[in-house]
Amino acid sequence: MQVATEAKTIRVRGGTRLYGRVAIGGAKNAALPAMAAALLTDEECLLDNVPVLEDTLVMVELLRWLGADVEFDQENRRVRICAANINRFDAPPELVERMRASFLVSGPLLSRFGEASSSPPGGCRLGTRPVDVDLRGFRRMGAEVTHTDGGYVMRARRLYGAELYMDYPSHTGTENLLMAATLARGTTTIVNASSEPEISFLGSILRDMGARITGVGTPHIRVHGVDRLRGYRAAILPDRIEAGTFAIAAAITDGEVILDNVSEPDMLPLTYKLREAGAEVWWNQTSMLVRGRGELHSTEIQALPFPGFPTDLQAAFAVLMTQAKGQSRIFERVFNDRLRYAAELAKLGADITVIDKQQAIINGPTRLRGADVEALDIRSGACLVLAGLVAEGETRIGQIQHLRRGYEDIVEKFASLGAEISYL
Ligand SMILES: CC(=O)N[C@H]1[C@@H](OP(=O)(O)OP(=O)(O)OC[C@H]2O[C@@H](n3ccc(=O)[nH]c3=O)[C@H](O)[C@@H]2O)O[C@H](CO)[C@@H](O)[C@@H]1O
Ligand SMILES: C=C(OP(=O)(O)O)C(=O)O
Repeated sequence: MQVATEAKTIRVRGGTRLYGRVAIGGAKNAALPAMAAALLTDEECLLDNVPVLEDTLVMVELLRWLGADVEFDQENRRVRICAANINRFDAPPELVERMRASFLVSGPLLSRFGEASSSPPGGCRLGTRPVDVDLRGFRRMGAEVTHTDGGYVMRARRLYGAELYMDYPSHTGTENLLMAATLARGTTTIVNASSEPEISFLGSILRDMGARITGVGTPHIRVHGVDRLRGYRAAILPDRIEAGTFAIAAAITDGEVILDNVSEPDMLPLTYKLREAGAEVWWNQTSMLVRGRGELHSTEIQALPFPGFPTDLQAAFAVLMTQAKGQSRIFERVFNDRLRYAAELAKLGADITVIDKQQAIINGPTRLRGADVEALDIRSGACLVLAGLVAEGETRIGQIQHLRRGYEDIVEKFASLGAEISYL
């Protein structure tokens, strides 16, 4: 199974105002934990609105490797998983190295079967990305965790409820510990938990499965372990990062775009900043209209855990800042090396200076000029596509396999809004 195109480069010719409607897909970062949660039960689980991406396909492969029966009906965006016959507990390094969320099978495997092993997970290169929050939590719940040459081996006859304090509200760490706690004996509290919308979504799925959970979506989660969980049926929530990417594109091209299937509360941090920068944002239930109004103003963003500004949109917003009048500032407070894309943006003529790897100053507006650049990870790839949309002439973005991990049909969707964009 593979995502449609094998192209390695995207070509964009800038200067077109985007106009029209685009349907936003299901969120990658909600689909992956939801799929991992199916390991907690021997009953069938059914997910709709699953985006067809490299990462969801890797998760399908990983679940199958472990012995799950998985069908991905890509045309209907539907995944069916039955983990009744799991026969191994080792996540293979060649899959684990391809995405961070692969580590999310550890919590469910450990909790249901008492055993899991994995190499350190891959994913975008954004700086230090340990899994110590997860490992410390498993240990506190009674697991023996050993470090081997290949990674981590986790074992427990049974997990026990515990008081867990997270030094940092890790997103996938919270998801792993939440899933592990559902089948533990006794009560687990997770303090300083991540409250990203994808965690609330996972919580609602786990509750449908029969888990006894309160407080998801807040920094204090409480889980009363149960002996057994049942199957679930759910539709993946809209991808706020894909939606944000198209919203920013509308604002920077002086366009007018309606995004369908979007969740307003999840978009609030971006909505505030778009309006502050001078774009118009209107809501009609689950549709969001974004209109550029000619001049954009300089702003400051601080990438922080939700409800702070999402780090996954930090690079995309930097493009808006190159088009805004005055000096803008970015503080990246989630990852310690997520501004590497600045060098690629500079190749297009952006006036961007990085200080201490976590701050950037951008002066604008700058007339960007097309050039050959490379995606370094998923979101820097999207940032370069956006830059290409406003750059004079042709921009060629290489290494687009990163984009395929997180954006379904990005070229087709931008083309449907009038952009001159194609695969090369
Ligand atoms: C698959 C998925 O959902 N990925 C998302 C997830 O990544 P991910 O779950 O990896 O992000 P985390 O919240 O874990 O990491 C954020 C910060 O926490 C630190 N940290 C993390 C774990 C740990 O054990 N110790 C520790 O110190 C990291 O070094 C990093 O600086 O959340 C990020 C922040 O919203 C998003 O950018 C990613 O798109
Ligand atoms: C950082 C991301 O993914 P991952 O955590 O898998 O690297 C992302 O989706 O932007």
